[in-house]
Amino acid sequence: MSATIIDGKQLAQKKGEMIKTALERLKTQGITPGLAVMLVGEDPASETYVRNKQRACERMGIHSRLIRLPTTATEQHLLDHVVQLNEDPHIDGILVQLPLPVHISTETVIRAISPEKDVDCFHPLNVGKMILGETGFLPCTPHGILVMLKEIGVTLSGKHVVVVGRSHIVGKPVGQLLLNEDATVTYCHSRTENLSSFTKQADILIVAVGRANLITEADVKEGAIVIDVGMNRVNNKLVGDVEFASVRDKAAFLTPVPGGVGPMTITMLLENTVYAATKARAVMA
Ligand SMILES: Nc1nc2c(c(=O)[nH]1)N[C@@H](CN(C=O)c1ccc(C(=O)N[C@@H](CCC(=O)O)C(=O)O)cc1)CN2
Repeated sequence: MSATIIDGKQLAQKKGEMIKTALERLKTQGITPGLAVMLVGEDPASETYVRNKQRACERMGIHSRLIRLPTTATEQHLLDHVVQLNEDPHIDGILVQLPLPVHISTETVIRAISPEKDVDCFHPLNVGKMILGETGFLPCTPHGILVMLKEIGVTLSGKHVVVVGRSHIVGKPVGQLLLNEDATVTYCHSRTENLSSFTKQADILIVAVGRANLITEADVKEGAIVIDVGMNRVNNKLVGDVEFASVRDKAAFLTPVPGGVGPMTITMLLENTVYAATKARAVMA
């Protein structure tokens, strides 16, 4: 078997067209959504992601504002900016690029963001609503994965999803989103014993741990759907957590790295920003 490769770039573009239509409708009502991105320090990967977010906003006609702070910025300095942005009527969405320097508490900063502007869906209130299946923001990367799975037409109800990784950004929330779709979800992580015995059971395997080529064809069931969220630099090349070449021959569907889940993350962020503006300004998108 040779897996069908799920093209995240193409799907992100398709979703982007739908977002553009919603934005054009908002524009006829005199509304330009605004996104504020806060970047602390000079982590090169974060710089790239933030730049890509800004470019995506520019392409779509979303107003974007970058707040750059030095690595030495204090937590209070960051919190002062968040308070200002919470009150700014031109800003509908606020995100703090992660990771933050170790002297700043990520939890404290995220809790300070107004839940109505929390376009990353990291605030505990929005995480709670997501778990309960209530209408609201959905976290960007997990939502992107859900959109990909729906795009390939897989029935999620009753499927065994195995999530490898339990991060707050991807692992935990993606399992919850799929549980809400009536999938049977198993979480594995760094302390899981005999990982392969779990991954081999997966109808849908989602890997988000940040260990290059952790999953090989020996860990995958024939015909499984494999979603690779890993992003690892090996010899200056970007590779996922899944050994692409071998798993390709066993899986039915596989996401590449780069060009898989990554591009969906930014598209779902734009969707959340449009949603925030629509709600805040009580209009129809
Ligand atoms: N506040 C947040 N911080 C972080 C998030 C997040 O969703 N919110 N996620 C990641 C980083 N991230 C977005 O911020 C992100 C990562 C990767 C991509 C992407 O498109 N990757 C490309 C490859 C890019 C490259 O060449 O380096 C791909 O996979 O094709 C987009 C967004 C952590 N922090």
